[in-house]
Amino acid sequence: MQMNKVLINDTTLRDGEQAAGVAFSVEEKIAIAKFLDAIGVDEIEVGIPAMGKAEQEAIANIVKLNLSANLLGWNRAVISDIQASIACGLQRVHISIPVSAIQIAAKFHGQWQVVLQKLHDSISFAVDQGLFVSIGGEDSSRAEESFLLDVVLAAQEWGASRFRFCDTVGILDPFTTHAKIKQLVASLTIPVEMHTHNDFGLATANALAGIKAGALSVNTTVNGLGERAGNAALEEVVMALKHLYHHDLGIDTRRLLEISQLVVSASGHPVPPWKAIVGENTFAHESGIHAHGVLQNPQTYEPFAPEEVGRERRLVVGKHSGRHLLSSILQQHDIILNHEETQSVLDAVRQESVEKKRSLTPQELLHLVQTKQHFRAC
Ligand SMILES: CC(=O)SCCNC(=O)CCNC(=O)[C@H](O)C(C)(C)COP(=O)(O)OP(=O)(O)OC[C@H]1O[C@@H](n2cnc3c(N)ncnc32)[C@H](O)[C@@H]1OP(=O)(O)O
Ligand SMILES: O=C(O)CCC(=O)C(=O)O
Repeated sequence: MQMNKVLINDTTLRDGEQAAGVAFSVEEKIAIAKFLDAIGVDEIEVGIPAMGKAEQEAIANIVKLNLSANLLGWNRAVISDIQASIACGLQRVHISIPVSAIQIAAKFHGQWQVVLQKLHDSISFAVDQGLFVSIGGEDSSRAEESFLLDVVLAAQEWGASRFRFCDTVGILDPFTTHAKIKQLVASLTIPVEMHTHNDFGLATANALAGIKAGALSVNTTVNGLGERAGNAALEEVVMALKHLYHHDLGIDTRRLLEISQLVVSASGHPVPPWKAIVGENTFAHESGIHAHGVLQNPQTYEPFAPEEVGRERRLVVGKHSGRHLLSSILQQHDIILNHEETQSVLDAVRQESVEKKRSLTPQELLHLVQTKQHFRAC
């Protein structure tokens, strides 16, 4: 199936920063925006102008950079929020409104007419100001489907240019996502955007399911940073679209590791070694059978080449390693062992890895071989 061009609307600077304990400085926000733009991200949700002066200063400074990416400010359905976005120089606003019964009950005493009125007034105000208006259905995944459709059709009628479907608490699976988005896309003339959360580890899968069902843009965050368990990760969505759906978004993927590290440093939150695409272990091979395969042909245990995302392959010796890897590493140091010696070193590697609770550095391995040879000589 031919896929329409999908746009990335990255929200590291908005939902990413909403991760508990994360607070970017103005300089960090600017650096992240510049980097996202430099690697070819289409649109950046730069923040929430209603938050106050510092946020407005950061956003206004990003606007002044004249980046190629479109810039979007996040707003409640509140006119003063939109005025704050305008004051920052933004020409695109996102207006969010809760659409599920549970949210409307908690925030608007169940008065859905009030919700619709606020949405109407804020869209009309923004459209009158000549702004591009995206609207977001907060908690769309738990909304009653016919109510959700009524709200979005009304928003479309009032001048909204895009609808963001939010799986706010991450409760969808890819099959349900596909069904819901397919129906929505068929009922609307404006494009649908995916916003997925990772509470059950399905954010990227659900984003892809939405795209497959016809959504034309997707919210991502670098490293999947975001509220609670986070959002669909930029690096995962981009690489999955490229390799699983053969849909190249034109993003410079060789810099994905660099931007991941920038966000690690700005957020103060490291990614685990096994983090898809950018984690330290994504191209590290220790196990005997894997390393043997990789030494013959890296594609045996790698879905794509590490250089494609700015990483390098690592072969490390540890508890699970086998003879082929060990011999290959030692050969690089002009050490050739016979079968019996290799097995004896392997046994020692296993023991030392368990004691150290990690793989061994090349120096530790060489030291271990030297010690063994010394004992043999004695
Ligand atoms: C799912 C999401 O990620 S939504 C985005 C969440 N992000 C954030 O909350 C981060 C930024 N937020 C903020 O800085 C502040 O919450 C502000 C500036 C927006 C508002 O601050 P405060 O005035 O102190 O209000 P507070 O945050 O306690 O409560 C939220 C208010 O917004 C209202 N509200 C919530 N969502 C919406 C909405 N989409 N449209 C209109 N009003 C809304 C609530 O009903 C509540 O109104 P009330 O003060 O009249 O009772
Ligand atoms: O943009 C919106 O409408 C809400 C976005 C959001 O962060 C969410 O619903 O999780």
